[in-house]
Amino acid sequence: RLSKDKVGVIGVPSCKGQSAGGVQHGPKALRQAGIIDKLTQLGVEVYDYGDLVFEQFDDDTPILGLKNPKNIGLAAKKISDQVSRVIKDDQIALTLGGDHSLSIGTIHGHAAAEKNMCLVWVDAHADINTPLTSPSGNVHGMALSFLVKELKEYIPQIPHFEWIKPCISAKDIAYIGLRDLDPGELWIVRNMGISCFTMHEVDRYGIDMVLRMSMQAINPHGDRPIHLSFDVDSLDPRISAATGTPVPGGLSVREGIYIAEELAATGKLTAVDLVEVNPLLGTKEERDLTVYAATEIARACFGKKREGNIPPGYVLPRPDT
Ligand SMILES: N[C@@H](CSCCS(N)(=O)=O)C(=O)O
Ligand SMILES: [Mn+2]
Ligand SMILES: [Mn+2]
Ligand SMILES: [Mn+2]
Repeated sequence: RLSKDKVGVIGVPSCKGQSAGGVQHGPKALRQAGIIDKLTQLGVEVYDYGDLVFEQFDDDTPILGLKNPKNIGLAAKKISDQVSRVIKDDQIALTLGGDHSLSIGTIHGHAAAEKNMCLVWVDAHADINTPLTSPSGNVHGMALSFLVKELKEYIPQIPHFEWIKPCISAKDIAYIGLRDLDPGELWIVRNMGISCFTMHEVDRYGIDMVLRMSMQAINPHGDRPIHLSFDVDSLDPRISAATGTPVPGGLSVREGIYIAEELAATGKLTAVDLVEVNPLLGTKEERDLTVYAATEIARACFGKKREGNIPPGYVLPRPDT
């Protein structure tokens, strides 16, 4: 069956959560690859909200090493409000990034609209450094630390971040595809009880079992709205090289699509982030392949199946008698 979903597409040209120029052009690259039409062709009712516009603040000195606190803190608030509005309008929120710091806003906004939501974070990285454990000060590697309730006592006061209310518990998160964690992140994952399926587990159990264990852990009764935060650097750099922090040994495009197909099949997918596409990195071929993989993941999230799709009302034609 084709999708009857309503999807609200939000472009978030964010880049200040990391240092490689170009990731702010991710939304444009995905649009130019026809992501909107590809969803419409699936029977999805697409509402395109365009790209959010962020006021640029140059007076933005690092706090405790955390870079661009004002720009990111204010942007995240706009993102949170927009995602909340889209979900309250009964649309699935598809956010096109932009760097992964945008997920501070998307998850905060999702939780404001659906307090019982759970999170599948597909990434080479855990993105859960606190400002005190981050080796880089890049907020795209800290996004989750501001949102996880159990981390509240480990997070220092950051100007422009005061509005962020921790809104998800460690037990409501499942990681898939991790293969590059910092010590502080591993300590948090291990000691706070976050379900974590690294590439080691993907190799050991296979992607289907990893998904089943993830759902068993965070959505055992299949009744919780699901947030999928998909960082394209979760995929192997051979198919997703146009991204800021590539790490060898990643998910195949088949495994990425399988995750999306299975989450789509739950009927509970309520928010999707598609982040870290940087069209200025890599060769033209690498960029085109990265964008293609990202759009295929998006199509699978909204009903595209590898077995094919039958349009509503389809009747097998008979010869004229
Ligand atoms: N763990 C490192 C790299 S984080 C990579 C962030 S992302 N969003 O996965 O590209 C750090 O904190 O700087
Ligand atoms: Mn990553
Ligand atoms: Mn990430
Ligand atoms: Mn990255």
